[in-house]
Amino acid sequence: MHTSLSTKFIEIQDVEQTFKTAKGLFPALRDIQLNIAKGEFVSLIGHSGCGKSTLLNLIAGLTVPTSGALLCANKEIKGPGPERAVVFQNHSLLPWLTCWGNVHLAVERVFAKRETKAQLAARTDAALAMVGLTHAAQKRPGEISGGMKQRVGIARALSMEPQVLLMDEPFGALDALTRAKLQDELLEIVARTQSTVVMVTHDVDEAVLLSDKIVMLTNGPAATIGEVLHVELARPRCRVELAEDLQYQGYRKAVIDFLYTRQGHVEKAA
Ligand SMILES: Nc1ncnc2c1ncn2[C@@H]1O[C@H](COP(=O)(O)OP(=O)(O)OP(=O)(O)O)[C@@H](O)[C@H]1O
Repeated sequence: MHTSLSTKFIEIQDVEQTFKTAKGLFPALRDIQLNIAKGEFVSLIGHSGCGKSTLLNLIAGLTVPTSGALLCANKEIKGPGPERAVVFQNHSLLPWLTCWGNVHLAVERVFAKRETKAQLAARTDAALAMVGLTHAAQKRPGEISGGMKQRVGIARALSMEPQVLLMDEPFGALDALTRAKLQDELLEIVARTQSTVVMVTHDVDEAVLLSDKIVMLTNGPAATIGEVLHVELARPRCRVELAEDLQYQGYRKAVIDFLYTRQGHVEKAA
């Protein structure tokens, strides 16, 4: 593990999460230790039900840990905040607002106190332009495709200028081609904005293509971090070139070995 200060933008220390259920206490996560550097792209991967979303929700501040601590920029994470924007799999847009309106709502929440109406509108326009959706600004979610909805979700998150972008299987519900296109767009956006990203995924290729670090979780209950893989492929990354790259294939194999050999079978991964 690295030791310099910059590697500790998000700190997860001795985190344990136990849920109260009708059948008693359920230990979801135990002994989670993880540092994430500013500007780092981290994927959380593991079999279905191991606790990936639980860990992401803890970083988002949507849940509090049973024990241990989470810090962002040296401050304890005590609840959700605009510096940690979340993109969910099902894009969670408000159906009665246009794409523009959905993004603008987030912009207002963060910047309304300090900026003029024109500045807020410019921010909204810029976020939609960043994901290539200027042409669909006045459409409602029901009038656009799944991939476009997911782009609006990403625009909404980015419009808040978050320090951290948290993504829970952001491309999970999309067809393979749309998914690839959005992954490439995300690579470009993250390179431009230097965002810190934590992304939950089931997809081995997605994890290797996008990440600096792949955090592999063991199977639950009481899941923990089994292994952290540092992906040192040069950026910008091109999926077509990487398909034949031996280093890429090595990373891919390491994740597959972890998931299928060391953590056994489970239906949903890769
Ligand atoms: N609020 C809750 N109450 C009780 N149990 C919960 C709660 N949230 C999650 N769990 C349990 O904790 C475990 C981890 O769930 P989580 O959703 O984090 O897994 P996951 O790795 O994200 O799964 P998937 O890949 O299928 O989305 C599961 O067994 C789940 O049933």
